[in-house]
Amino acid sequence: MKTAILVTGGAGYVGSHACKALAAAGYLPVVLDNFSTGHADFVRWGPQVKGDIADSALVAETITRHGCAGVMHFAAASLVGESVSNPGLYYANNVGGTLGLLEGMRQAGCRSIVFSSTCAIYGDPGTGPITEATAQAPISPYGASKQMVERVLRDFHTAHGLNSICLRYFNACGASEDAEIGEMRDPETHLIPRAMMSLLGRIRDFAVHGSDYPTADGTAIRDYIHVRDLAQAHVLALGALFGGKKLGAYNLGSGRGASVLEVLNEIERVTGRPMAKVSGARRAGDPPVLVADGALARQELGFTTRHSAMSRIIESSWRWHLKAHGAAAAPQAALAA
Ligand SMILES: O=c1ccn([C@@H]2O[C@H](COP(=O)(O)OP(=O)(O)O[C@H]3O[C@H](CO)[C@H](O)[C@H](O)[C@H]3O)[C@@H](O)[C@H]2O)c(=O)[nH]1
Repeated sequence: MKTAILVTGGAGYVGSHACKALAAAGYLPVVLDNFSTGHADFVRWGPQVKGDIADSALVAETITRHGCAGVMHFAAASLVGESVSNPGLYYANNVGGTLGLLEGMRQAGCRSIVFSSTCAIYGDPGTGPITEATAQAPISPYGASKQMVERVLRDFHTAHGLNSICLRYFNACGASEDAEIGEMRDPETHLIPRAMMSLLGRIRDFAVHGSDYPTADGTAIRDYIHVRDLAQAHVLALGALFGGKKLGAYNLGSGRGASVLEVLNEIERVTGRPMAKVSGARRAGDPPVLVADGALARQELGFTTRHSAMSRIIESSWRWHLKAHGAAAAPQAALAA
């Protein structure tokens, strides 16, 4: 019989890719999702339960019914800008909701969790590669909420013997090779999907957020990691917990920075379509440079990126967007008129 794993937020972007990777590794992913932002048709590799992570009784019952040996926890509100305007939502969902989940795990006797954390816990740490020891100073309620959960997990380890690994993602992007699942949000705020939606005539207001950063071309630099690599890191982290690891926190990035203009140039090359690179104002809360030092995940989890070359990210993402939006697309030129 396959080992069942509870996947909160398994109907979302990273969560659904983790389910696909879990299934490929021989596990049975059991999705718990309230479908506030997730998609029912992204749940393809195991059963789904509709409900909230804050509902400890439901969590305990689901873990017990399916015999879940561990948890991957993705369910969260995850937009930096929205967290600044609506912090209560972020602390309630991300911190309060997680407390409900952990209580349910305790009731059911489940002791292993892989937590979806973020590089936003570091705030604006300067231009060098970010290690796990880099000082944490989140500048958004989103980052602060994730940092708080990391602290909660350490305290639950001390008090209750709960074992956890926190995975601090840099910029998740790309889609499954078969274009089965990919990025689909409403509203969409992320660079690559917005650029592609603009090419497909789905949005009219695409702009480069800031061209006056202290970088070589003036645009912000990020570390883009393919969602398939992220998903694989979760499977490795789960295996480490099952192998006896008790606590850990790892940066997950490609270790390479790309500026907004470099990403847009690659999109033009892959799609063969010119982008209108309109310059806009900086977006509040965006630091100039965020690039991971991935050495610790490599040493301790055996994690290396295999799909995170920018060309592969853009190719897979474009296939997904053509499938998701292409048929209904209006030519960009018509919209510009
Ligand atoms: O239409 C757009 C959208 C984005 N950008 C720029 O592109 C870069 C990447 O932006 P994304 O929105 O794609 O990603 P973020 O770096 O803002 O977000 C990522 O990093 C955050 C922490 O900083 C959180 O972890 C978040 O969940 C994660 O997606 C930024 O410089 C942004 O300003 C544009 O120029 N135009």
